Amino acid sequence: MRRTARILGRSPLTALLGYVRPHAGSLLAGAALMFLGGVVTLAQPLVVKHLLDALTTGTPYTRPMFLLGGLLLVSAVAGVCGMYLLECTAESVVLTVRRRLIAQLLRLRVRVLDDVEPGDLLSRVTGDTTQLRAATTSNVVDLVAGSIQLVGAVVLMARLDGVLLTVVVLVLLVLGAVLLALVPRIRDTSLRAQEEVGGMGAVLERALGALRTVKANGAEERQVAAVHALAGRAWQRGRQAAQWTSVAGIATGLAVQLAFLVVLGVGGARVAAGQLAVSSLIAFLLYLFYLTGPATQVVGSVTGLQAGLAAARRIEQLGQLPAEDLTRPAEGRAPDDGVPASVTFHAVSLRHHPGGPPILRDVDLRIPATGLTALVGPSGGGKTTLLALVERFYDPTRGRVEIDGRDVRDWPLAELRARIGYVEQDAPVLSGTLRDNLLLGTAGGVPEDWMAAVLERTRLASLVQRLPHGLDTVVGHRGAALSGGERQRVAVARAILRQPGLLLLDEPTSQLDAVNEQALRELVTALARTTTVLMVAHRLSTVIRADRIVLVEGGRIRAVGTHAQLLAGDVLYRRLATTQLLAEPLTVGVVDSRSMEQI
Ligand SMILES: Nc1ncnc2c1ncn2[C@@H]1O[C@H](COP(=O)(O)OP(=O)(O)OP(=O)(O)O)[C@@H](O)[C@H]1O
Repeated sequence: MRRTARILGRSPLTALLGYVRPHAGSLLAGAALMFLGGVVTLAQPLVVKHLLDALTTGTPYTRPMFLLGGLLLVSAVAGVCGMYLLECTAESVVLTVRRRLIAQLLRLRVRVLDDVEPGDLLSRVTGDTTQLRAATTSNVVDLVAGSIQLVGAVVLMARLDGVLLTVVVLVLLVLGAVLLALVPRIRDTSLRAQEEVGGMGAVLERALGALRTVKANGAEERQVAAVHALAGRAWQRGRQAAQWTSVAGIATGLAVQLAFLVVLGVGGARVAAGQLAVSSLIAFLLYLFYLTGPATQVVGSVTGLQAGLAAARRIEQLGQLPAEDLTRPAEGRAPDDGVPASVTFHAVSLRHHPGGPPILRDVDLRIPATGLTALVGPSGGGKTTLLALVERFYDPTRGRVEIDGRDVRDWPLAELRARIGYVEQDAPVLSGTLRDNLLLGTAGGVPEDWMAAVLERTRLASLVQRLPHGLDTVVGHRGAALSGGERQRVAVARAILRQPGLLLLDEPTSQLDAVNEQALRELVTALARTTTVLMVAHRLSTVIRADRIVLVEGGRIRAVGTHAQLLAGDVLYRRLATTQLLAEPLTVGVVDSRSMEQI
């Protein structure tokens, strides 16, 4: 993603402003309070000067004293309220951006997700959005308020003594030049640091996803080393960013100290020469002291904004990735829901990447409505890819796929997918309860008797009885409470509950024992009387009963026919059927029933 993604739309700065716009009201209110606090603080040295003059001349001093107390109170209250409003606004900005990104993530095209690391995408939603917190609120407000206070202090200092002011302005100009040189460095290192964190998240996510494989292979050390290396690189980048940020911070501190010393020296000389009153010098020094806050604020916000801009750049990159249009049809339920669908592949070819190997080549295939079609063939032949084209996870490079005579690209995507029940190879279970998982594809729920019938037919009823809270048992992160075979049956039940016109099953029996496999086979055979079923299959028992068998080899359709026809007419099919490639399920044993050749 780092290499491939381009910034197509807004610049990071425009993006930052865009994130803030919906929250402009509360941001302005917070800023106004902070500003009020700052202005009141600025007035304090003048009141102190009056107080000192009153004390030295013996005139009444209670008024300036109360005024000073009032100013302190107002600045404190305004500061606290302003800060609270800004923090709340910051959280709202982060929430809005996160929601937008999450919606975008789950709508991304499958092809995009083939090319980018999910861990990196996650770090953009979690880490990078957090960076926006300060950048879109306190940094902006600090920059504006700090600058106004700086200018205000300079104007008030000018009223006190022009010579001393010249000294201060010269020092501030040097500081500004230093900062101008540092800002691009801070921005670049911040971006790289955030990219490294994204890369680290990606590797870690992969390792955690395959934790059992990692452990079984004793590869913990190697994986830890790999993630450590990436964490080290992130640290290195972070350290570089911190280095430039601290240089900016130190430069600010030094500049203010320097100005303080010079003002003290020059001011002292001017007092001795009778050109300046002591109270004016003290007020001037107080302004200089108060200047430290705004100056640090401005520098801190400029450096903080760089991290925010880097985060905005990464967030915008994600926002630019192609997503699917999942607008639902107005009536919600397509009128032909449940009606069996026909599927046709017309001269379909597919390459995943330009110049890459062809995955499918000139596939012509017509699958009529209703009936069971089995896709068989050697591993890597393109069977799963054929199903993926029907679901429009990918579009063909050439040719077209039609459902009921209509190009799948012409269907509204949500309507197309509502017609289809799909069981993928890994049969994943999402977090939530078993009921949530079963009803994933049926937004309005299903009648209880239909649910009970499907549970019975997929042999899940006994599982539901065993679970402590029945259907409402939380099946946990990645369905850890369910076995592989149970997950597969949940996936099949989920697809059937939708009453689809077309059922796509990708090896739905690979993890089932003989009893469950037979039950599912009978269920599929029964469903195929009223639904079109397209099933990737490896077991002879399933294939034998199919209405038609499609033999896929090397991205082409090698032959189509019944078991008897293919057995008689195709040498590869005969070999598949007579060797272990199409094997009967094992009742006992830990080895997957697919043959070694296939694995
Ligand atoms: N996203 C992808 N990018 C590039 N190549 C891919 C991608 N997905 C699959 N392939 C390649 O496409 C070919 C066909 O894969 P596919 O999964 O369709 O085969 P299959 O016949 O279903 O195999 P199996 O029986 O092992 O599941 C394989 O060579 C695979 O490496």
